[in-house]
Formats: sequence, structure tokens, C-alpha cells
Amino acid sequence: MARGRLNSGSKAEIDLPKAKINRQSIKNVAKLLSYLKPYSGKFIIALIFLFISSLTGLAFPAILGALIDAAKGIYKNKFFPHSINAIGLFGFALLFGQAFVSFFRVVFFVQVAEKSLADIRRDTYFKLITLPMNFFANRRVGELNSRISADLSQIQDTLTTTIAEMIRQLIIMVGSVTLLIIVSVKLTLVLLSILPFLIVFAVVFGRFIRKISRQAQDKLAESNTVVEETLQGIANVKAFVNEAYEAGRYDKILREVVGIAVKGAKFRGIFASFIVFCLFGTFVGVIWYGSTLIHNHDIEPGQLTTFVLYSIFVGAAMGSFPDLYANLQKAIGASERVLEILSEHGEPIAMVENNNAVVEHIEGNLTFKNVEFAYPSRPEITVLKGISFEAKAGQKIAIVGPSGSGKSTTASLILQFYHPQAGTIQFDGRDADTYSLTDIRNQVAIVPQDVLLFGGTIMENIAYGKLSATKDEIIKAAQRANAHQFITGFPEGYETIVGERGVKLSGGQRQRIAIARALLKNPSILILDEATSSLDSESERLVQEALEELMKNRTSIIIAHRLSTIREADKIIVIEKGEIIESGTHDELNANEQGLYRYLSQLQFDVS
Ligand SMILES: Nc1ncnc2c1ncn2[C@@H]1O[C@H](COP(=O)(O)OP(=O)(O)OP(=O)(O)O)[C@@H](O)[C@H]1O
Repeated sequence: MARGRLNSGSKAEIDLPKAKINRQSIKNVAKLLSYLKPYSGKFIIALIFLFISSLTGLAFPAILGALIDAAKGIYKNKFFPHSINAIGLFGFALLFGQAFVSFFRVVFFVQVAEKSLADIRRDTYFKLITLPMNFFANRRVGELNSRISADLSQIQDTLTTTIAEMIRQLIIMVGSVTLLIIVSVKLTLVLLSILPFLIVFAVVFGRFIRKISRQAQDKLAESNTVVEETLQGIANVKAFVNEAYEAGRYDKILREVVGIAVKGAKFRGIFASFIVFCLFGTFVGVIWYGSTLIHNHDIEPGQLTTFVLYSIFVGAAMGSFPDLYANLQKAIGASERVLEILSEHGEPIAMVENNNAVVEHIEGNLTFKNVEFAYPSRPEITVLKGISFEAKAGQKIAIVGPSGSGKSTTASLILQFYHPQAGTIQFDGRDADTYSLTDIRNQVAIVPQDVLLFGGTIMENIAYGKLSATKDEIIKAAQRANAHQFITGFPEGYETIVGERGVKLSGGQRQRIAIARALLKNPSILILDEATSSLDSESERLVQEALEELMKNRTSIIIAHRLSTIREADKIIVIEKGEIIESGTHDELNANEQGLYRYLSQLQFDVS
């Protein structure tokens, strides 16, 4: 059996798919094994220790046999001393040596594996967070998460345990068979003609039983779902007088559970009998035949003991291979998936913390020239069809339009999350491509519709806008964002932990934190994706004031849902189905009686 994990890897109990082992997959694994390189010295020592400890392990059956024969004054093994006590002491000395070597073997293997795994984890994570947005559009977060956790834990298991165990078992098996032959060729032939078949049969049968018990577990889980559903919707069950129906449904599944379990029990019984009869039978047979050999003075009793112990070694080694091999296959599958991420092209982002130093300053002039764009995941749908507009430094530009018209997409393009297929985006009259991504993103800030806060303190969440900010700067930003008052109202003030996704804060409070964050960042261009869900009027006023403060002295692109908030904008752009159909000031657009803007604002006015 493969050993339990020696490390702390918290592997999600997911049954990872196995991969075929072929030339390509071995090449892939070799690529990951290159992570062992920095620790190769320790790895080689660990391998040597592994050899030593496995080989010394092989001496014990011989020592035990020699001790038994020594009791009768027989000394057949020329490698051992000719006295009972000397053999016993030799055994202990060897045992001590093996314990010593084993300790370092385990420690070194785990050290090497943990360190190289941390390197792979780090690289995978770094790569993951610098990948372009399109990569994330095509994958689910859960799937990516499982690559970092389950796949890498599988590789970790293989590096720390499986590889060492395979080598160890291989040494033990080859060594044991060789030593078996030395003890008695006849007995070895008898053993090897039966044992491999029995082990293959036992492994296959064992797997079959495991499959059945998994089926039973799945059915049981299904029955629990029925209970859960019924209890959750108990009012419905009662209102429709469907108690009998639900009871019947539950009873049916339970019967199926019992059916599978009983079927499994029969096979389990057969398996137990098989193990007892065949596997132990083999040993009885070997000892039986061995006894006749002793009787005929072909071998000594000690030698038979040695033989039986080696046979157990061979059996255990053979039995452990299928599991070890399956583990290796899973690790190969996992490495392929991890390598897939590692071989993706990331965005050219400097991975240096606090690297907020802007190399090329952007004043705040923004130009879209005939921008055409389709999401790479949906190339057949052109979302923006030749968008052109200009925002001069310091201007307020509002983008309005029906849902799905392409407003947020425009914002994503400004942030360079995606790149247009045709047309250009310019900052201060220069193409976006000529700036570094870091420079652009450092000078563009977004206050999104749905503000996501991290699970740290309020202080940390505001500082996300500028990691090097001092406490004073953070407090000042919070004051300007109308957030200081509510923050200091909490018993822990700025040290208050916001729950995951900021659940402990109201929508308006979260927005003001996001505004403080953006103030701290002090961008040249601000994108404001106005929240669609309305706040109560007091909260709305506080947020609006904070936004006014934030928009001062910088270019602001406001994706507006409430038209009342953009009357003062320098220009309003109306987008419909990816095209600009109107643009101008509020008064100009309102004057156009047939215009979409006037229609939309009337609609909102009527509703309010
Ligand atoms: N990641 C994406 N991949 C593919 N298509 C997308 C993606 N994001 C948005 N779209 C599509 O692009 C179009 C424009 O979406 P966008 O989010 O820009 O609209 P919007 O005007 O901001 O809408 P809303 O006011 O509802 O936020 C929609 O048809 C949408 O389905």
C-alpha cells in the first residue's frame, strides 16, 4: 500500500482523472521535475539514503533466519558472524543504521518536495494573476482554484511519497526475488508461479468492491437530498398533501441503497474468503513444501523463515504497485493541467510590490478612434462597432445607453483588459500600445458597480489603492470620501475586519471605501461604473458628494444609469448596440425630441 501523506498538503478529496503514461506525458513531467534542480544535491542524497535503507531492510529476513539456524548450531550464511549473540548484535546495529538513514531520507525528500512545490505553486499563481482577462472568461474560478489546490497537492504527494515509495518497493522486490532464488530455487518457482496472478486478481477485485461501495455512498447522498428538499419545502409538501408521495420517494431510494449495499456485501464476503483461502493458502503451501524440503535436508528451518519473510516482502511490493501507478497517472494528469497554465502568455506586468512609480505620466486626455471590438470568447458578436469619442484632460464624460449596449466593455478597453480588433485608443494623443500596461493601469482607476472588498481590515482595503500609503494618507482619503465618520463609528475603527466580500458593510459604505481607495490612487483618468441598485437618499447624498470630490481635477468617464447625476457632464455619449447614436451636453440632447437620451430621461423622470 502507498504510505500515508508525510506532508501538510491539504488535498481536497477529489478523485482526479488519470492520464495515460506516454512519451509526451513523461516529457511534461520532466518539465515540472526541473523545479527539483535547485535542490538536486539534497535530492540525490535522499535517493542514496533511500537505496541504503531499502537494501538494509532486505537483510532482516536473512538475519532472523540465521538466528533460528544458529540456535541449532548451523551457520550457512557466510556474511554473518558465527555466534548467536554476534548475529543479534549485528541485527541491532543494522537496525540502528537503518533508522538513522530513514530519518534523513524522509526529511530530505519532504524538504525537497515542499520547497520545489512551493516554487511551482508560486509560479502558477503568479502566472495566473497576470493572465489576460480573456483567460478568465473561459474558465470557472472553481476549476482554476482546484488546479492550485488539488492538482498541485497530487503532484506534491507524488514527489514526497509516491516516487520514493516506487523506488523502495522496486528495490525490495528485485532484491527479495534475488534472495529468494539464493535460498531455494525450487521454492521460488512455486511461489512465483502463483503469487503474481493472485495479486492481480486481488487488486482488480478490490477495486470492483470499492466501486460498489462508492455507488452505495452516492445513492445514500441522493436519499439525503430528498430529506433536505422535503424539509426545506415542508410547507409545500403539507399544502399539497404530498406526505405519502415524499415518503414513497424516500423509501424507493432507501431500497436501492440497501440493494447496492447487499450486493456489495456478497462480493465483500467472496473477497474475504478469497484472501483467506488463496493468499494465506499460498503461504501454507509454501511452508508445506518448504517443510518437505527441510525434511529432505535440502534447506534448514531458518532458511524457510527467511524465505517466508522475503515472500511477504515480494507480495507486499507487488500489491503496492497498482496504487502507486494510479497515483503516478493522476500526478501526470495534474502536471499537464498545471503546465497548461504555466505555458500561457501572461500580461507584461512587473511583479514587484509597491511598484507604483509611474514612468510615463498621463495627463488625462483620452481618445477612442473607430474602435471595433468583439470578445475573444465570442468573436462572432461585435460588441463595439466603430466607437469614437474624445475626453480632454479634466472633462466629465458620461456614457449612457440601454443594458448590453457596450458601456462596461468600453471601460474594460480603457483599462486595457482587452484590445480592440480595429481602431485605436489613445492617451494624451499617443497609442495605448506605446505605454507600459503598468503605467496605464496605475493612472486609471475604476469605481465599479459592485464593490468587492477583501477580507482584511478597512485600513488594508483602502490602502489597496496605494500600497505604500501612510496611515495619515489613508485617513485623509477616507475623510474626503465621506467614509471617516462611519469607520470611526465602529469599535475597532480602521482595524475593523470586513467580512469576505465586505458583507458586514452596507452598499453605500462599500462604495465610499472604494472611492477612498481611488482617491488614494490619485489617477489621471477615473472610470465610474454607477451602481444600479439605488441607495437611500441620505446614503446617496454621501456617495454623490464623495464622487464629486473624487472627480475633481481629473478626467472622469461615468457609466451612468441614473441620468439625474450627469446633467453637469461636459459631454454625454449615448450608445445603442455598440454604436454611438447621439452625443452632446444634457441640454443639447434633451432638445432632440426624437432622441434616445430624451426618451430615456423622460422614462426615468416618469418613474421617479
Ligand atoms: N466577458 C464577456 N465575454 C463575452 N461577451 C461579453 C462579455 N462581457 C459582456 N459581453 C457581451 O457584450 C455586450 C455588451 O456588454 P456590456 O457589459 O458592455 O454592456 P453594458 O452596456 O455595460 O450593460 P449593463 O448596463 O447591463 O451593464 C453584451 O451583449 C454582453 O453579453
